[in-house]
Amino acid sequence: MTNPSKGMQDNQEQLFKTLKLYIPDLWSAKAHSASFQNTRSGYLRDRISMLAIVWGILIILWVPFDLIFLSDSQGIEIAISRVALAAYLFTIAKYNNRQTSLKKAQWCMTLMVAGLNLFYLYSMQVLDFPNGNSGIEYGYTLLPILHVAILTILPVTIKESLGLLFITAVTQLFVEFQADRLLTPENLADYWLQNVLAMMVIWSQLSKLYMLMRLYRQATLDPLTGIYNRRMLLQLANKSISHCEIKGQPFSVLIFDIDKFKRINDTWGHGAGDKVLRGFANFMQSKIRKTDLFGRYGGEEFILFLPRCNSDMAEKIAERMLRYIRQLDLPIGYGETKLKITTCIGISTYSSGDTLSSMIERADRALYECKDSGRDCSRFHPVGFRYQGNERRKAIA
Ligand SMILES: Nc1nc2c(ncn2[C@@H]2O[C@H](COP(=O)(O)OP(=O)(O)OP(=O)(O)O)[C@@H](O)[C@H]2O)c(=O)[nH]1
Repeated sequence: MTNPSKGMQDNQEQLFKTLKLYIPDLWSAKAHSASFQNTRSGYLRDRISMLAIVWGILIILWVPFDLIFLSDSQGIEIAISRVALAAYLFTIAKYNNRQTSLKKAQWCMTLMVAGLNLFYLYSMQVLDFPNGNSGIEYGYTLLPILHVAILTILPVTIKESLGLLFITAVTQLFVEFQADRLLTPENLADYWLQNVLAMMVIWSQLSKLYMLMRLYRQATLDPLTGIYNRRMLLQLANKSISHCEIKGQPFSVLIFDIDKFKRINDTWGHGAGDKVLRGFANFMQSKIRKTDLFGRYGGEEFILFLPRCNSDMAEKIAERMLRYIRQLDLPIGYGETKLKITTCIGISTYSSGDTLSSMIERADRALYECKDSGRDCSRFHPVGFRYQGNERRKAIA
């Protein structure tokens, strides 16, 4: 029989964990990993460009109405500013398409919202800050509502969202003040509506961001340990190696394999084995630099990529890691029982003409030399070195 209160407690714990994981991510882009920032900036870029183009076209389509319904001089002035706004939005779309960084996408987004608000401000000035809530001018006073509504399309963080809404709110309050209708009952009703709309917009934006993050996590992280999965690890390593190659910096690879791991599974069960893998991954993450890349290569094998690290440094790091790992006590979920583990570490370092695949292959052979030498040690294999012991397999990178 399952215990319902235990089930509820598990659910609460799960919810608490999810909130703890996602709230910082939903609040600010600073909490995001560099690779997620990169993915989101691509996603944002596409939407900003599309929005700027669609809005640019829609804004021009309204020109005949300006000319028909407004007085001659007002109609012409607003029509010209519409064309200018459309040109500005098309320029943003073009510039934004060429950018890759998240910062630039955020700038384009801010410039777009600022442009829309400037247009609103200018239209109100041309219309002499209309005071009534009827007549053709009333349609123009609704622009901020439209500006808020179009933001639903963007998967932005709470901080970014509040920034964009702030620009719109300040512009609108300034206009209301100029029109001498800051606190009229009609306006208070409008503010109320806009706040409800703004909340729905933030909700929708956060749902998009949350979904994007979930899918990204599922596609790039190993579900058991929460560190990079093999695909993501190799993708990031490839980028990092090209970067080091261009800058003439060294690059090293360390493959870790937990010794006699099968015995842990056979003795304590797979659940305990999983806890050991999780504990090991957490521990390793606490020991590496921000620029290092660590992930699960498969089973009980993990890889640490070390940009800007030559063979001497890599060997020293491997020896230090071996020492740390020997001191580790990993809980396995059976009361106070904790297990000790040891690892083998195969090392290789980039040489001209190397590929990620060839480096991993050398590190993998070095790893198997460790296995043949009694385990709990590290080995470095330079280019051209051929280990004569048991050949096991070719690493496929
Ligand atoms: N619990 C658990 N076990 C896994 C997981 N992935 C792979 N394994 C197990 O890891 C074990 C690896 O066994 P081997 O390849 O023989 O390696 P080993 O026992 O560490 O032996 P050496 O590497 O030679 O020291 C197998 O029993 C796999 O079933 C996992 O996600 N969770």
